[in-house]
Amino acid sequence: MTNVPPTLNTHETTCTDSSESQGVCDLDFKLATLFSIFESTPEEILRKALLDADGDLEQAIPLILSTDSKPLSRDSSANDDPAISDASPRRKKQRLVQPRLSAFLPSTSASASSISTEPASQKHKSSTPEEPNTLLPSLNDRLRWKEPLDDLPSSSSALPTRPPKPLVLYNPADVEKNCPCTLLFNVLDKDLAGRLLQVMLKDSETWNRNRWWLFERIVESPHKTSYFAEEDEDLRKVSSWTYNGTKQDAPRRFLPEMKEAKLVVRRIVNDLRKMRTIHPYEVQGDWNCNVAAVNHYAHSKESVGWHADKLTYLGPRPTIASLSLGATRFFRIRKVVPDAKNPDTAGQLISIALPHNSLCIMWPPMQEEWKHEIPPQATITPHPISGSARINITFRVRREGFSSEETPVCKCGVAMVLRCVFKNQANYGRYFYMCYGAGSQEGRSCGAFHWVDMEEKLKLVSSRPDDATNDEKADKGGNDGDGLTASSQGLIENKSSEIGEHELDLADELSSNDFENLPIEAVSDSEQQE
Ligand SMILES: O=C(O)CCC(=O)C(=O)O
Ligand SMILES: [Fe+2]
Repeated sequence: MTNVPPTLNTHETTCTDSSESQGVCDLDFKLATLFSIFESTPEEILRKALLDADGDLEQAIPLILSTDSKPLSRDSSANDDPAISDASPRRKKQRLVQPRLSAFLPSTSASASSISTEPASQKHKSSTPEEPNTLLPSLNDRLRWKEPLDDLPSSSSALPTRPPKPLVLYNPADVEKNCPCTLLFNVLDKDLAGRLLQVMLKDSETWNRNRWWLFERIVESPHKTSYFAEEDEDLRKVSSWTYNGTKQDAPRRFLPEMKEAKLVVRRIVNDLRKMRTIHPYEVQGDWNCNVAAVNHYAHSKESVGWHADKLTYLGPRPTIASLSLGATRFFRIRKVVPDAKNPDTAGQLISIALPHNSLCIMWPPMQEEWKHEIPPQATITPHPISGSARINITFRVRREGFSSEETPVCKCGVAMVLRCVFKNQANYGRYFYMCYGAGSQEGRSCGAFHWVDMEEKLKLVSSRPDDATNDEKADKGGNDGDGLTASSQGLIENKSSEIGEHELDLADELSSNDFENLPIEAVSDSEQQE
C-alpha cells in the first residue's frame, strides 16, 4: 500500500500526492499526535521538538518532556507513588524500548502509603486481600498527573502542587458515587461462575494477543483476547470487523455457559436501565448483549493499557457489562473530560477492585468521557480455580447501523473509526469518523475525516424495514442495511471545510482515544480496543 500522507488542517479531507503537501501533511499528523500526548504544550514547542528531532516522533517526545516537565512536573519526592520495583518487567520493558524516557521520570520512592491514600469520605472496607499499594504506576500516570494543572486557570498562584489523591474503591456504593459504573458482587450462581471460569480458561489457550502498528513496528498486547458472538447473524457481522484496521480472528460462538451468564447479565442490566434516563443516542429498549470481547490475564503482570472501547461497532453511548472471573484485579479509570463542577477531581485515578464473579457495568458516557485500564500489579492473591489468572468477559450489544458494512472506508482502504468530541465546547458531543491508519498501515494515516449527523443516522436506522435480527429491532425497527455505507446513504456530513477550523478538536480527540498512550507505553502495555 502506498503511503498516503495525512492532513488534519487543510480544507480537503485527504492530502494530495504532491511531495510538498506530503511534507505538510506528515508534519500536521505528527503534530496532532504530539498534541494528543502533550495537550497543553504550546504548538511552537511541539513544532520545534519535531524539527530538532528531524521529524522523528519518538525522538521528539523526550525533547518535549525535557522542555515542559519542569514547570509541570510534580514533586518527585511526594510519597504518592506506589511501590514499584525496579525489577518489574514493565519497567524493564520501558527501559528497553524507550530508554531516553526514563531520564525524565520522577524518582520512585516506594512507600506503603503511596497510591492508596484516599479521602476520609472514601473510606473503604478491606474486603479484598490486595492492598492498593500493590498497584504499579504506569508511566503515563506520571505524565498524566499534569492534567489537573493543565485544566486549571492560568494564574500560577492558583495551580495546585499536587494532583487529586487516587481513590481505591471496594464497594458498590463508593463506585456508584464516583463514576458512571455499577459494581455488583456474586452475580452468577456460584456453580455457574466456577464452570464458566473453567471453560473460558480452557478456551483461552487458543486466544491470541492483539497486534498493532506503532512507529513502524508491530507491538503486541500484554494479555490474550478473543471475540464471541451469540447467533449466526452476529457471527457473520462480527467476522467482518477490523481491529486497528486489520481483520480480526474469526469470532467464536458463545459457549453454553456464556449463554447462561448472558441471560443473567442481560436481565440485570435491563432492570437497572429501567431506573436510568436513557439518552436518545443509546440503544433503546432491550439491551441484548449479543457479542462479547473476552480477555485472559495469565498473571499479575499481564495488563491492558489506558483506552476507551471503540465506538465504531458499538455506536454512540454504549453500555458495557464486564464480568470478572478468577483472581481479583484492579480496574483503573480516569475521566478525560474536565468536570466543571468538580475541578478538584480532574485527572483523578480511581481503582476498583474486581473480584471473582463480580459485574462492573460501564454506563454511558463512560466510553466517550473516561478511559480505563487493568494495570499490572506487584502481587496477586491466587484464586482456587484459576490461580493468578483472570478471565474477563465484556458483554456488549452489536448495534444496528454500526456494522462494518456501514462503516466508511478511507483512502487507506481501512474501516474508519467513530469518535466523539468532548473537550471542545463548540463541537461538544459531535461524532465523527476518521482514518484509523495510524494504528495500522505501518503507522500511516490518510487523514480522512467526516462529521456524522448522529441524530439523522439513528433516525434512519430506526425507520428501516423490520428485518433486523436482534432485539433492538423490536424496539427501534432497525435492520442491518447491508451493502450501504453510511456515506452512501448520505448520513455523513462531509464538512471538510471545518476541519482546519477544528484542528485542535481533532487533536483533543486523538488524546481522548487510544492514541493517547501509544508513543509512551504501548510497547509495554497500551491497548487498542474495538
Ligand atoms: O479486563 C477488564 O476488566 C477490562 C477489559 C477491557 O477493557 C476491554 O476488553 O475492553
Ligand atoms: Fe475496554
